[in-house]
Amino acid sequence: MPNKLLIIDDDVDLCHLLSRYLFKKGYVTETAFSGNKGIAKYKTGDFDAVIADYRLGDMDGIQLIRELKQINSKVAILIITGYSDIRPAIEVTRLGAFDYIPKPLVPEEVLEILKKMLNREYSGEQAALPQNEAILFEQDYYIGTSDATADLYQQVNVVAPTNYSVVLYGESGTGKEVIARTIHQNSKRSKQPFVAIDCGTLSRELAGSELFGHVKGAFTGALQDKEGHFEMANGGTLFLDEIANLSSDIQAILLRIIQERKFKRVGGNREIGSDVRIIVASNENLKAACQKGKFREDLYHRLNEFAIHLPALRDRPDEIRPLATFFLKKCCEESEKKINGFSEHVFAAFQRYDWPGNLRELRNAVRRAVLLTPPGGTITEETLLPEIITHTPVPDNVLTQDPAPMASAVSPTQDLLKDVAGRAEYQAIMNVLQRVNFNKKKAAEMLNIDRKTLYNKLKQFQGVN
Ligand SMILES: Nc1ncnc2c1ncn2[C@@H]1O[C@H](COP(=O)(O)OP(=O)(O)OP(=O)(O)O)[C@@H](O)[C@H]1O
Repeated sequence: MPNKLLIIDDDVDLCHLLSRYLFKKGYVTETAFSGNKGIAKYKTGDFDAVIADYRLGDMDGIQLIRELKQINSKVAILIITGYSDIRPAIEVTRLGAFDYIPKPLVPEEVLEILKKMLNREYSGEQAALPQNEAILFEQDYYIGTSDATADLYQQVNVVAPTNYSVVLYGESGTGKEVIARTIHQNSKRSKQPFVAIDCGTLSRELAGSELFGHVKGAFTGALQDKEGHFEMANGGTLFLDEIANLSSDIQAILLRIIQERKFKRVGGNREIGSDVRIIVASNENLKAACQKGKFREDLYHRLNEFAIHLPALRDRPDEIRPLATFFLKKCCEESEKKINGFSEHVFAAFQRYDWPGNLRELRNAVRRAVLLTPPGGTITEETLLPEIITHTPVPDNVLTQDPAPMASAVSPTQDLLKDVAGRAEYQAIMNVLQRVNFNKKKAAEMLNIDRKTLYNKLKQFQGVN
């Protein structure tokens, strides 16, 4: 049976183009041109996945994900974003979107991510790794050599063999789930399941049933008994991502389970024993959440037997290059394509950029660059998103600078204007280049400039940044 997809985009042309492309690739597609129409359609059809634009006329991607999750907590969603929406897009992966794809769209990229999403039988949470996948585990992730990483893995090695609960702190995409899996793999529980659930995507009504299961008839729609994540993880490790999002009643049940090592399914009377190691992650400080009354202090102390802070990618700049090379190798294997490596300009841009989406964003940037680079070629700046190329780091001294000399200096303002104009020009050139698949001759024709001018402008821009 072909997979059935719902494409939601208020850009009718793009919706049709994508629909036709995916239809040719063997999918059944339906389209909707607004968020509300998409939601209505989703209710009536049995869709395997949704591809939606982040900006819809009547709502944004965050609202769309929330509403689709209310209908089906396991909905598989891929979000398309404009480049200025990358930061909110990073947010949507935390809310439960499988991934985001930046515009301009590269159809092969959509197809590749879509296949991954469907192959994984995406279920709104990460299922336990199959046993044979566990053997590949070591090669699947990069273990760095910087001081920050050495320190991180030293902590992992210390805590993994124990039964301690662990709190992982770190920005989105820093690898909290990867570290949770690593702890599990290196514990006595490694042959038992690792079950991950993102508490940020659980609706208030369904959280209890998802975590603890329910019995038939417990509430409207509970048509049969259902196992919750605690039962699935029995004997193994349960990873609760974005723990601070759990409501106070669920926090109270969680505390009781940790204390008594047993629980009941929603609506059930039978007590079920629970032998689960709990690892949680949060990108807000749980102690501060306790002080704000958002998180139970007694639960915090139970969970906080060991805390690990994952550094942001921008704080370990010496690992950007080896990580990019690691992702390049992985992407080439996946797409069965040979690429020679990165140009030094690309590494320089990677080094300047601040990577708000951390490792996930770097992996996505490399994957896109691989798709846009011809086989046997070298990855150049033209394959990067403008945001990465144009990013100008804020100098450390800006905030501490004396305001008087700042105000009286003329050149910073002039430079800024020059930069804005330069960026707009560069953006226009990039858009055309992408449209013509980086054929510079055609791009120059479309821009009505000669080829030499185009080369000079690209070079000049590289110099400015
Ligand atoms: N050490 C690593 N080597 C290679 N890839 C990694 C590593 N750590 C993380 N990644 C990749 O980065 C992406 C984000 O990782 P992960 O989901 O663990 O981050 P996270 O901090 O849990 O993110 P979020 O807070 O958004 O849930 C994943 O695609 C993962 O495969």
